Amino acid sequence: MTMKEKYALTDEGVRNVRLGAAWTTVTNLVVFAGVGFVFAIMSALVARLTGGAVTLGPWGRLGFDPLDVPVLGWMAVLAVYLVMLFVCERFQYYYQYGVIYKESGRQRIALAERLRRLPLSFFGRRDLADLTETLMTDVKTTEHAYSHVLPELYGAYATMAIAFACLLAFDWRLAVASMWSGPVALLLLFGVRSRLQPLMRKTRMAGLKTSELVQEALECVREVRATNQEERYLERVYRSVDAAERSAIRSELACGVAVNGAQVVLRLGFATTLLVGAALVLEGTCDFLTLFCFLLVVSRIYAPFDQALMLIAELFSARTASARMKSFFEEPMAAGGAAYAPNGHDVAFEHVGFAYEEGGEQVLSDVSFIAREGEVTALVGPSGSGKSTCARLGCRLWDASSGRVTVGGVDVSTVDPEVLLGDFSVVFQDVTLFDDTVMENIRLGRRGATDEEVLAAARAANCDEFVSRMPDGYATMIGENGACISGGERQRISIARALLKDAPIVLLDEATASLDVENETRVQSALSRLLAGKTVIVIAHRMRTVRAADKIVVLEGGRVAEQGMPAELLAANGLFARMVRLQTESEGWTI
Ligand SMILES: Nc1ncnc2c1ncn2[C@@H]1O[C@H](COP(=O)(O)OP(=O)(O)OP(=O)(O)O)[C@@H](O)[C@H]1O
Repeated sequence: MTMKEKYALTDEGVRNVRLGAAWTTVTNLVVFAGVGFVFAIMSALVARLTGGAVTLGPWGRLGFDPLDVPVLGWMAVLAVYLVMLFVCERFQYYYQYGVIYKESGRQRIALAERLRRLPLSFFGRRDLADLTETLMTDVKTTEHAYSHVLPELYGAYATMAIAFACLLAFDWRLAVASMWSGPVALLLLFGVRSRLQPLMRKTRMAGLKTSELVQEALECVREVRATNQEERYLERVYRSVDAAERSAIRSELACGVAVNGAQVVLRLGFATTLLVGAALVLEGTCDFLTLFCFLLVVSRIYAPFDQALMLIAELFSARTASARMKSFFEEPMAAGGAAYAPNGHDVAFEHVGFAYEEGGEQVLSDVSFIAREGEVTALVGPSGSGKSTCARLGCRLWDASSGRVTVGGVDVSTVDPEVLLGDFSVVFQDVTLFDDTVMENIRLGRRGATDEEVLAAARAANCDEFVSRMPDGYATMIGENGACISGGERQRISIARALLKDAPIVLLDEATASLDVENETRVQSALSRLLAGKTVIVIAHRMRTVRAADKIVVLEGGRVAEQGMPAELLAANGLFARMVRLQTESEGWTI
């Protein structure tokens, strides 16, 4: 697998990790060069103090006595060395830490862009907490791995290889005695990886489950309190936290044992250098200063590797995170081209079948009807009969499993969902509001609309009445998902958005359900302005709302039970007539 695939990096990210590793290697080598200076002075000193009994070691072979260099000369060398070290560390820092935030920024944007284009079926399968964790925690985990682990690790590999080659030139026996432990420590760690990764994945999933539970508790706090379920809910959260803690301890212990084991093996290299070196010195085949040089280098060379070993465990867990991120990119996107030239805006369902999950329960079967331009088509039927599902397929929030949905004769599955949605104004049952001002929440209907246009739409949707009671009018922040706004007010904001968009096809899902009678009348008049001349599909339970429709499609169990004009259906005395009768009776009820 390439680095790009393994760590879900972009091309630029791979380039930066490589540069980071290169500068880490150069910095490590410059640091070793410092050890070389110490060795040079020390060896010359020992040679002088022992009256030449101990030779100059490798320097001697080069015929160079470092103590012959004047102090000022050494000071100059030191100054140049410090400048070199500074420059190397600056580049290492830049490529290791500086550019990485751009990479994780790019990743977050790529993920968000992907999410935007994924079909809604994907969101049905993935939990919200799970998606948030990937966008936030997984990106952060990989960000840390890219900055702190990858360049360090690859830099350590390269440094060890270069150092080994240099040491081989000095004395191959001591080189082998000192460097064997690096690859063995690595092999050990990678050998246990297949055991560590499942533990890490389990810990990740346990943590995720806890976040899901906490998020659910926060989202459902009203229901939990209303049903007196706090203790039961907390009990579940505690159990989940305990399980996550146990899993984390197990995984940390396993990692700790593996990493410390590898570090101990790495340090054995120092002992073998000393033992082999002592034997060679006593045997007379190696001089003392060469051994001293090896011991100095070995004491330094393990430092970056030691650090890398500690971080490898993090790399293993980053692989889990990058695999989760990669899974986003492997999801098939909602296909479709930008070319879209419908002939009018009739919305036609042709033998449409649909299930929310592949192989799952069939929610719609052989549904065929046409919602004509300039007419109001009402979808009615018992709860769960598939009315909202039809509306979702109409604007391609989901794709039909069989049959096809067309707009103006164009199969919607061939059109880019964003382009298609440009032709739809949608007012859903559950209105989503953003933590922004009322004005901006309405402007969502049409980006770029002027304040005057927004205000006109708001007035037409009867928003003025409640907005004028707000402290800053249309500039009032409405809190997360409009926490301080009532159901009816939310719907009016949603209708204002639809009015502002003024698209040729309008989908109204229970649009006036949360309104009192007075407001409903006002909103209905606003709606009639919105609906004039458009293709309108209304979903409503209340027969009063649909009495004025041009056509009624009655769904039952995901099939079209009957369709036609209201008067025809009443005369046919079928399901629609029964629903009308039942509602008329219930309207007469008193408590
Ligand atoms: N996102 C979803 N994932 C899986 N099943 C779903 C989903 N949304 C709806 N369903 C199922 O599809 C069926 C039809 O639901 P739909 O919301 O279309 O019915 P409806 O007629 O609009 O109901 P209501 O009048 O109660 O809103 C139901 O059995 C419902 O449980």
